[in-house]
Amino acid sequence: MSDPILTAAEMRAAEAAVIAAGTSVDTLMARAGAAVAEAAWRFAGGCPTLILCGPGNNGGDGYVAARRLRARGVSVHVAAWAPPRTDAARAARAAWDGPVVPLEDAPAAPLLIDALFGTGLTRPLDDAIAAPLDRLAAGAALRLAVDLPSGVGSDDGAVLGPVPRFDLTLALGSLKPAHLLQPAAALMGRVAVADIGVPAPGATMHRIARPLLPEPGPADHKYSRGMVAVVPGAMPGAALLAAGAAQRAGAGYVLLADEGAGGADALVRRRWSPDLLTDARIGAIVVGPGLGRDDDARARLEAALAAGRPLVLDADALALLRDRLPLEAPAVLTPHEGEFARLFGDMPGSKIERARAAARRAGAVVLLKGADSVVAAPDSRIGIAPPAPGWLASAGTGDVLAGAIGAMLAGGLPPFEAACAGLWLHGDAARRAGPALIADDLVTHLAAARGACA
Ligand SMILES: NC(=O)C1=CN([C@@H]2O[C@H](COP(=O)(O)OP(=O)(O)OC[C@H]3O[C@@H](n4cnc5c(N)ncnc54)[C@H](O)[C@@H]3O)[C@@H](O)[C@H]2O)[C@@H](O)CC1
Ligand SMILES: [K+]
Repeated sequence: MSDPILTAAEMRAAEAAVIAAGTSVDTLMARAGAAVAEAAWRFAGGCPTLILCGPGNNGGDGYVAARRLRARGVSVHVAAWAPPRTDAARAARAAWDGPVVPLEDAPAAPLLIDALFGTGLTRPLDDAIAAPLDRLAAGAALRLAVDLPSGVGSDDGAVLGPVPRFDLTLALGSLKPAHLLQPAAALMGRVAVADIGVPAPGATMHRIARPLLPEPGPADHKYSRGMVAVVPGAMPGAALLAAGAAQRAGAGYVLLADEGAGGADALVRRRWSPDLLTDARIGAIVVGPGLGRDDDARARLEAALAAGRPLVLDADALALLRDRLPLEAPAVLTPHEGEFARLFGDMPGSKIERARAAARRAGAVVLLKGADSVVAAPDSRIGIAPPAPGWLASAGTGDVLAGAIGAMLAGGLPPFEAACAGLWLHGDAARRAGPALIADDLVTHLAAARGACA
């Protein structure tokens, strides 16, 4: 885990703590505006710039940036939608001695900096704001958003009306959920975080970073590296993918509880019996990929639940789990949106809030998959994955994820950390596999992804 993610309210509280400790809002705004100017300078090389300023502190950052850029010799125009309404923004406006034109009169420039609204946005943009923003974005060669593109919901990643695409978004102080949640995240271009001296010590949400995983040492043997048991069912290919992924993600011993053919020679295959799962050396059981939903599938799931070992529950297992929550064994559930809705019903709130509520109800870690996968623990911790390649949207990639998480659990990580680590490995393997990947390629590339975690 590395970069904290704060809601708008948490950001305000972090800001208030810094202010209470003696730093003024004006100082924070000066740092934010300087960071915007520096990013614009590096990103656009001092080309003519138009800065759009809103009425709040986001606009205040824009006025500071205008002054800083002009001091570097950049041709800067400023357009405002409304006069500043906070003391700090008023002071920043007063310190800008160039002209300020109304938003609708602004001429386009090669670099557009959007400092209209940040975390204080409370409703969709009026057409009187959205239309000029759209026109000026279309007339620019490069677009930079201050903190957030104006018009996105900071806490839930919603896009409240038409919002142009940006090339760079400079998050101020900390990431906000919208920097990672869709559909907002797709509009932001590259996301960078500016340190403005507002720490977030108690953050419960983080962007998932490359995990640090131990290399096998001289005392290790196949069982100490982690034994994963994969429980197959009606569709053997899915279980094979999960088993292969567990192997390539670094498990020392992978048992596929089925006598059939296929898989690597190193995969141990045994005829299914519930007794297979009582082996005390098993560090994780993966059940669900290709399981089916008939009585036999249900019996296999029950055997897995009864084994008392850490579990990864995916796919068909999730369809059979409704009456079995909360779970007793440590577990990671990996639903996509459809499986999530079937298991937990129609929950209100953002993806983060839904995953959190589901984790509490399940008494287990819930990894809600998608282009913006969210991992939630029952104790409210949240991990959000960095954007993963869209090529992952193909058959079998979820089975690979389940297997990778199984390897992490068997390697000794607790469920939340295992889910985050498995998700990171999965995304990294996808980046390595490249365009038009298939799930089998992911399995192959997991080994290099795992190697990058030492
Ligand atoms: N949190 C921090 O530590 C810091 C925050 N700063 C900046 O301050 C921003 C937050 O400032 P504010 O809380 O003043 O909020 P904003 O500047 O995002 O906007 C709030 C203002 O916009 C109005 N408004 C909201 N939605 C609107 C809509 N759809 N149409 C028209 N008007 C609307 C509100 O009534 C209010 O006047 C951050 O995004 C960041 O850019 C920086 O200045 C410095 C440090
Ligand atoms: K903005």
